[in-house]
Amino acid sequence: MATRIRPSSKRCAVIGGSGFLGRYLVEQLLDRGYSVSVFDIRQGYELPGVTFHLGDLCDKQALLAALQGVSLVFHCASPAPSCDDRALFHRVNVDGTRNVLQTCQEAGVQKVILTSSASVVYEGTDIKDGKEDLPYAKKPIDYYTETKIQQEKLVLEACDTQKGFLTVAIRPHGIFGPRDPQLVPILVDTAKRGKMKFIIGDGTNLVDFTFVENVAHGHILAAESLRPESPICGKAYHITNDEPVRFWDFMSQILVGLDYDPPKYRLPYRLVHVLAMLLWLLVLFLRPVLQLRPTFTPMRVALAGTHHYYSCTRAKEDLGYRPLVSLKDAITRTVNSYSHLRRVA
Ligand SMILES: NC(=O)C1=CN([C@@H]2O[C@H](COP(=O)(O)OP(=O)(O)OC[C@H]3O[C@@H](n4cnc5c(N)ncnc54)[C@H](OP(=O)(O)O)[C@@H]3O)[C@@H](O)[C@H]2O)C=CC1
Ligand SMILES: CC(C)CCC[C@@H](C)[C@H]1CC[C@H]2C3=C(CC[C@]12C)[C@@]1(C)CCC(=O)[C@@H](C)[C@@H]1CC3
Repeated sequence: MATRIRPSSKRCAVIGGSGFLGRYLVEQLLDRGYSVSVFDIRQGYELPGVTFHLGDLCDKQALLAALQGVSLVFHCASPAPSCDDRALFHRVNVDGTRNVLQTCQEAGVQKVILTSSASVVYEGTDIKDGKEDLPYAKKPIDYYTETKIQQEKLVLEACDTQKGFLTVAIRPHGIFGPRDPQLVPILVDTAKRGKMKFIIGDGTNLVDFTFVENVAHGHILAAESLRPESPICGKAYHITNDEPVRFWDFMSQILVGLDYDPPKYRLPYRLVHVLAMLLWLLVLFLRPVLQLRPTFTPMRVALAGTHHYYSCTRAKEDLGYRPLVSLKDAITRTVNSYSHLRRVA
């Protein structure tokens, strides 16, 4: 049997560390003097001081090898929300997370920080200044959210102060920033296809968009506050920019910053939502003969036309969290980093 290496408090692993958020976490951890291993299905980059272990988080042996000597684990791996593959979400986010927890316990890991999502309480209707004690969504908006709920429950229920196995969940919302493969590229692509002309609703719905460096910072504060006697054990924390913004103003600022026209024609929310539902029913009806994946879905309409912003008071009080980068600076830095996506005249 292999001998277990004694965990050191400054040795950590980032599962999903090749991804968008994961890489920012790795960079901030290195700056704070941690030694970092990344476990991921792919190697996204090279950085001095980072060891990569490639494998699937559902594979116990591969994960066990990567966790030797590690006392702290950040788990931020997930299939992309857009992939729409129920079986994959369940395998990775639910069964895979169960494997992460068991393997961490076997390897002697003491702390696990999960990247959950604020969407675990969102059902497609308004959430204003939502606190962490809102109930989990009974009707999650998609498979991604359904499995993020199960994942978060597994991780928080595994917290056991007697055994010295401590867990906490961070719930970010609308992560954005340089190197994001989703938000800005999807938005620009939608604008290029001429589909960003309409504002759904009256354009006043507020939403949280959170700069990726603030999200990484929140994770590290949680890790450093997590001790057997601390009140944060087994709890969830919203991490946002603490500056809810009008959804359509945020989208317009990014678009205008990259020389695209902002959406300007208003459509009534209820009408658009009903149309999206009808289209969705048609897609379901045709599914046996025709596989369609429309851009225009009830879930997207809800995201674009409802309030969904969250209180991060609990993170401020328990973790001492404050956003490091303001929304204004975050948008400027993000827009500047995507000069390659700028509209060509
Ligand atoms: N982006 C956002 O706005 C929000 C994200 N979150 C959560 O934050 C976390 C990080 O998101 P983000 O950085 O955007 O996502 P990314 O897709 O950029 O990063 C996730 C990483 O995990 C990897 N991965 C996927 N499946 C496995 C697996 N089975 N085993 C090992 N590695 C795997 C991915 O590889 P590959 O790319 O090849 O799939 C990728 O490198 C996720 O848990 C997400 O649910 C929460 C709220 C908002
Ligand atoms: C998936 C990512 C983490 C975040 C993607 C963010 C945005 C790019 C999307 C969020 C809501 C989306 C949306 C549309 C485009 C892409 C988003 C802005 C539409 C405007 C596309 C055209 C339609 O049919 C509308 C109903 C969509 C409304 C929501």
